[in-house]
Formats: sequence, structure tokens, C-alpha cells
Amino acid sequence: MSKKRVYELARELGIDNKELISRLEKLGITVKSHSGTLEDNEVERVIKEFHARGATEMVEQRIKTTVIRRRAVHVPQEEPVAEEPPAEAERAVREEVPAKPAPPEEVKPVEVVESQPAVPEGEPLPAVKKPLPTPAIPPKKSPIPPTPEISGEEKQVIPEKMKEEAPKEPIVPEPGKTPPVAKSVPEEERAPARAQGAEAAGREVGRIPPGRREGRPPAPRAAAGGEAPARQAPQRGEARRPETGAAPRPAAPPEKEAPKTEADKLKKKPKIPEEVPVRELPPAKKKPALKKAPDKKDFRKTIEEETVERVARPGRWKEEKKAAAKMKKTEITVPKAIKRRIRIGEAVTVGDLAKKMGVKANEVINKLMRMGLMATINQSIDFDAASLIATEFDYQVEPVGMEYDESMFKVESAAENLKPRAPVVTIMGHVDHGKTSLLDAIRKTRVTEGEAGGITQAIGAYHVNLKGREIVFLDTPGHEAFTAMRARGAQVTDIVVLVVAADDGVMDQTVEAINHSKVAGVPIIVAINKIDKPEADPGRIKQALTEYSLIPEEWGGDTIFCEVSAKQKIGIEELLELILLQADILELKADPDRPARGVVIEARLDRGRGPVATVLIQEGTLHEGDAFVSKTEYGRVRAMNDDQGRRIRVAGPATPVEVIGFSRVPQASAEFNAVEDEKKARSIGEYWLRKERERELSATSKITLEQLYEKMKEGVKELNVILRADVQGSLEALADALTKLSTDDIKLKVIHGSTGAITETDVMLASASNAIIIGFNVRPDARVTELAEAEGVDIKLYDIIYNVIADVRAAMEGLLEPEYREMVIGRAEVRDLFRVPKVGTVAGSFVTDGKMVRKSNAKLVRDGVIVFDGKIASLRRFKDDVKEVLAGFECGIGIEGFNDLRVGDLIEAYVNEKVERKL
Ligand SMILES: Nc1nc2c(ncn2[C@@H]2O[C@H](COP(=O)(O)OP(=O)(O)OP(=O)(O)O)[C@@H](O)[C@H]2O)c(=O)[nH]1
Repeated sequence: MSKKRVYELARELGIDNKELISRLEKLGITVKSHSGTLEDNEVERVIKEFHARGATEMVEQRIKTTVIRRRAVHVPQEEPVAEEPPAEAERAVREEVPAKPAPPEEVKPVEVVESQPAVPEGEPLPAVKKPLPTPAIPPKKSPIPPTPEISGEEKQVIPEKMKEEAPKEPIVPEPGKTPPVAKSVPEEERAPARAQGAEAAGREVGRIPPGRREGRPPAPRAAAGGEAPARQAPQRGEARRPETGAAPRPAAPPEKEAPKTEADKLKKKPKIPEEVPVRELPPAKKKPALKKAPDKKDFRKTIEEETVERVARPGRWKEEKKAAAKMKKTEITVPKAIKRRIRIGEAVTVGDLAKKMGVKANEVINKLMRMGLMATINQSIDFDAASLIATEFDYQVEPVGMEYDESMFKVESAAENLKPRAPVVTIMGHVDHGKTSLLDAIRKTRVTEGEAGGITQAIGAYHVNLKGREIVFLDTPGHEAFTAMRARGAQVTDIVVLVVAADDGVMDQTVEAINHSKVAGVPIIVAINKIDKPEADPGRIKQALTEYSLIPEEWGGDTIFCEVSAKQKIGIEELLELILLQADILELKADPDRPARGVVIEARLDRGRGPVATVLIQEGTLHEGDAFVSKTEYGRVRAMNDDQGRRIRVAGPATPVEVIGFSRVPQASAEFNAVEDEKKARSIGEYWLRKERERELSATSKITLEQLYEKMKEGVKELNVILRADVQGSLEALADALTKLSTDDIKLKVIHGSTGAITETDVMLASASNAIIIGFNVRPDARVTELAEAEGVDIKLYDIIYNVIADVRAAMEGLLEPEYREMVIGRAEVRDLFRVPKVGTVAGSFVTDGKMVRKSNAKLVRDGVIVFDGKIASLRRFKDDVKEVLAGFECGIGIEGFNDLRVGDLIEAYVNEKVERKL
């Protein structure tokens, strides 16, 4: 090739010589003037450089207020592509119907190199005409090599295809673009073009993604991310747009899929135009809309419609979006609105309630304060109050008792399963009328008759046998026991034998016993005792009892009367027969074939055998090995003894048995139930324990909140005591004795008492209620002692009741305010008066008895009336101040704040003496 002159090349390139020379200089080619010569390779370099630089000048044109068309223009090149108008037309179409065929055509114009180039005399560069080599893409697009050729004719074809596939591929427009671009942009030019393109795209992309994300967030990005690396970097800006459509199958290798279908081809094609340096990015808003449609075949139609709708009525779409956002929010808040449930018992502490709701205790306390209740974290609140508070925190409260139905043991047996059972009898009557004697007489009679050799056990109940029939006697005479049982809900007695001494008559306790029996609806058999006595007058007794509606049968009534002598064992058998008669009338029956149910008659802690209880089986049959529960206590029947001390393995209805195997000493009169296994027994026991604790807590809080304040106002002091004893008997005796110590000034309150070892719960209760714990024949373990020390709780242990009472009395006395008593220490007579300036009147006095002491209290008595009560301010003997003056001496006495002294007045000196009060 021949050398070329600078001016020749300048002419070829359509620039002036100076510019060419400066460009040459930049390339390191030095020419002296425009007539200088250039080597072939230099010419090539210049052309390349020139083309590269000039090719990507950006031309911006504002089409609308919101739309700027930005074109990368190849400056020197002038390609008279008349596609601009279609571009405008297409765009218009696209604005109306974005998703449909519009896109493909719209894109075409974009590729067109602007017809208003900056360089007027631009010549098409040879390079521009080269087919697009697309080094990076071809390998991938290998199946679609025709891309470059698509240009001319395909422009027509594509829309056709798009009609079929367009909805899937709104991107398609780009393929349309592609061909011209491909032609017009030589490979070498791409890099710079990309740079700018990417920049431009970047700017746009920066805006687009949000739109895109709104439209359909993660998938497209993932797809773009997935594919982009496989392509050339410059493609990214453009590539993303079309690829969003490919999102649904990002994992599939694009190269292989591309050729499969027409739609795929269309999808792939856009990737080639990505290389195009000439870009016209559609308005950001529309992009997401256009991209919406791609590829999700299943939802294509919906998306299309949405897109159309969105573009057509952007306002409404926004509203919908807002609404959708709102709905979303609502969804989030739904769980909050859902009432959460917590279960509490009869009472719960503020701390526990807060914990159950997962809020801070302070929040609960604040709520309570706002409701006008001052509470501490350990304060317990009852179920109703807790429900109220919980509602404030969007919680619903359910009673925890639901987990155990108390009526589960009270299932009625079928009538056909009921079998006759022995009657249970309680003997009641006035003091000394012979209850114990009668019980003994009955027992001894039977023992000698049929059960000789048996060792009679005092287990609180025993049975006798008469002509093959049995009668059970509760060995706890007196109506207190009967009443106590009833008070605790235990109704064990079928028949009451009312003992009235024939030589005495109807007394207070006789009447009480009648009333109790009547209230309980238990029939009475009157046993007129001591008929052996000469002064006995059964008729008088019968007469007296008619007043209480106890009328003998012979007098037309229905009360059975029996005359007996416990001492001489007269009429005992007759009495028993009458009892059986009464039992027949009552038709006492029970179902022996069900789990045992009964009542604890008595319980104690046996040193050798542990907790032992006498249980009266009322229904069902108890077997050795049965699991059972008795309120808070539970266990398994390790062994059973009858009232004769003999080991038995089964105990049917109306049988008193001694049961060994309790976890702790049960409460007398507590119900006793056999259950299927120990696990159930434990859970029921725990239920009752929790209930008891709650009851104690609520009792404590009640005292704190209401009663204590009242007490403080009244000035009455209280000593709270928690009692623990080895047996129920001691416990009751102690509680009784201690309660009797209460006076008007100081009250002793047994806030809790039970048998068995001192527990941690006792300590906590004592701590909460400022009580002392008294243990009788029981000891706390190390843990309890430690806790008591930590809580500052006083535990006192005794084994003699007298000592307990003495100590408690002392403790109560310690709580009493000491009394102050006036002790007169001397008297003096006023015999003369002196007026001393600045001091006042001084009484010349004679000490008649005791002594006068300076600073002591003094009363001035005139004619037997106290006229002043003050202090001795000055005391003098002659002119000297003295501390005291004894009887028989004269002295001068000045009274503080009082000058109206008269001759003949009496001055009485006294001191206030502290006197400890005794109960
Ligand atoms: N003569 C005579 N004395 C009797 C008879 N029954 C009881 N006594 C006497 O009456 C007194 C009181 O008898 P208790 O059996 O202790 O009477 P109680 O009702 O159990 O008395 P308390 O346990 O104090 O309520 C005793 O001295 C008995 O010896 C009887 O049938 N005839």
C-alpha cells in the first residue's frame, strides 16, 4: 500500500488537517505538516483510533418532559437509516400497549444511528458494515448465528413472531434493534462503546432496578447474576433487561436452551444486541412494566394484564400497591391481635403473671398502679384481677383447674353394681355422759365374743360383727370431730348414736349434737346411758328430747331409743341390733368393683413406718399396691392393716384400714382416691398443692392489702405463726392453745398448719407474711434451714407443748407497747412565796414525804385538784442549787412555766416508770 498524505487522510475522515495532526500526535505519530506522509499501519491506527473515539459520542435529545433519548453516536459515520420515525411511533404504541408487539418494533429505532449526527459530512465507516463478530457471544449463541442477519427482513418477521411470543418476551424489541447495530459497530469499537453504554445503562439501571424489584424482585436478579458472568461484562447493563425474562430458568445453560424454540430464540437474540453501543433506554417506569411479562408462562396472562392496567391507570395501580402494602402490614399485625392464652389458678403473683405473659414485671406493676393498685412483684393477685391485667397485654386467662376435674372421682355407680354395706356410726353426746365408755363397751363385747386374740388398735375407727353383719364405729367421740369432718367436706357418718346420761338429762352439748346431726341429715339413735344408776330416769330423758323432735316410736315418733349401761354392759347388743335396723331402713349400698374412694380419718407420722393414715373406704375396693392420692399427698399402698392390727390385702366398702405408703402425712378428713398409676396420683397431688399454695398466697395478700391496714389503724398487733407438727392431734392442740393466747391488743394467727417436716414453702410463706415457724417434733432439713437464714425467718423447734406456749407468750409480750406508770417520789407543802426577779415565783416548801428532785415531773394540787402538771425547774436549799431534797427539809421550789402558786398548795413530784406488759 502506498503512503498516504495527511491531508488525504483528513479528507477521507472528513476532518480538517489540524485536527488530524493533533490526533496523530496523540498516537505518537509525528508529522511535520499536512503534506507529511503516513505509513499504512499508521493510517490504520489513525482510522481505528478516530473511529473508536468518534463512534460513541453521546447525543441527548429531550423528547418529552419526562423522556430523554440518549444516543451513542458514531460521529463520523452517517447512516441514513430512516427508522427514527418508526421509533417514535413504536414508542407511542408501547406507551399504550407496552407488553404486546409494540416492544419489538420500538427497539428497532434505537439501533439506528441518529440521523442528526454531530458530524455533517460523516461517511459510513467501512468497519461499521462488518458483520458483528461478537467474540463473546457467538460461542454461547452458536446455535443462533444468524443474529446479525436478522436485520433487514427480520424486522418484519419479528413482529409476527412476537405476536405469538411477545407476551412472553417483551424484551424481543431488542433483537429488532440488534441487527443494524451489529452491522454498524465493529468489534473493536465495542469496548469503548460498552464503556459508555454501560455507564449510561448504569445510570439507568440505577433507576431501573427499583422498578424492577418492585415488579418482581429476586428471580430476575438471580437470573441476571447467574448469566451475566458468562457473558462479557459490557453486556451486563443491557443484558439484564432482557434476561429478566429468562429468570424462571436461570439454572439452565442458555446456550443449549436457546435454539429449542422460537420463543427461546427471541429470548436469546436480545443478548446480542446488548453489544450495541447505541442505546436508547426507554423511560425507567416502563421498563419494569415491560419486563414484568417475560417468561413466567403460568402467570403470563395475569402479568400482561397487570402491566397493561398499570400503564393505563398508573394511579390506580399505585393505590392497589398501597392497599397491598397495607394488607401486608395487617397480616403482620394479625398475630398480635390474636389473643394469647395463659393459665393461672386462683391467685398468681405479679412476677409470675408477668413471666407468663413474657413482659417485664414493672410493666405489670405500672398497669396496676394506673388502676390504682400498688403492688410489689411478690404480691399475689386473684384470678379476676389477673384476667383484667392480662387483657391489657392482649392475653386471655384460663383457669388452670381445668387440667383436673374434681368431679372425676364422683362418678355414680350403676344401680346393679351396688351391694349392701356396713353402716358407719359416730357416737356423740354431752361431756361425761359415757361416750368413751360406750365405745369401749361395744368393742370389748365384740372382741371377747368373736375376735379374741386380736390386738385392738386405736386407729380412729373399728368395726364390730353381729350375727354376720358388720358395723363400723368412728373412734373419735364428740361432735367437734364430727363437725370438723363435715367442715372439711367429709360426710362419713351414716348413723349418730346420741348418748344421754339417764341420771343427768339433756345438756348443752346434747342439743348441739342433735343440731349438727340434723343439719347433716344423719339419723339419730338415742342411747340412754347409765341406766344402772338408781337415780336414772329414762322417761324424763325421752320427755326432754321430744322438745328436739326426737320422739320415741312408742310415743308415735320415729326415733329409736335404747337404754344401756356402758359400765355394766347392759343393752349393748340391743343397741347394735337397732343400729342394723336403722341401717336397713337407710338401705346403705356401695359398689365394691370400682377404684377405692374414702376418707382419711386420722393420720400420723410413725417413726418406724413413716406416714400412716386410717382410711375409711366408702366405695370400691382398695388393694395392696394400688396407687392413690389424698389431696396433696399421694403414694402406693405398701401395706394395709385392719383395726385389729392384722395385715390385709384388700379392703372393701365401709372398711377402716390403716394405710402405709403415703408420701407425707395426709390431712385428716381429706378424701382418698385410688388411681390407675402413681404418675396420675402425683399430678393430682401437685394440682392440689398448687391450689393450696395459691390459696395461702391469696390469703397473705389479702392480709397485706386490706386487713393489715385496718389492723394498723386500729393499733392491733398480730403475730403470724406457721405450725408444723408430727401428728394431726398435736397440731390441733397447739393451734388451739396458741390461738387462745390472743388478746384485744395482740392477735396470734396460725396462718398455716400441717403435719410433716418443715418445708421451703413454709419458709417462703413465713417470709412473705412475716411469720415465725413453730415445729413440734419435726425438724427442717439443711436446705430449709439455709433458706430460713437467707430469708430471715425464725424457726423454733419444740417437743413440749408447754414450752411452745411459754415462748409464744413471751414473743407476743415483746410485741406489746410498754406501759408507763406515774410513780410519785415525794410531796412538799407550800408554806411561803418569794418573788425572784427573772426567775418568777419560788415556793418556800417543806418536803413531807419522799423527796423533791430537780427536773422531775411535778403536779400542783390545790384543794385536792390538780391545777398544773409540769416540771420542777429549780430546787434550792437556802441559796444553793441542789439536785434533791429529802423529806423533813425545807427548800425553795420553782415550777417551770407556772407562777400562780399559793400558800397551802401541794407539790407532788413524780417520774414515769416503764412497765412491761404481760398477757
Ligand atoms: N354408773 C355408770 N357410770 C358410767 C356409765 N358409763 C359411763 N359411766 C361413767 O361416766 C364417766 C364418764 O364416762 P366417759 O365415757 O368418760 O364419758 P365421755 O362422754 O366419754 O366423757 P368425755 O370424754 O369427757 O366427753 C366415767 O366415770 C364412767 O365410768 C354407765 O353406764 N353407768
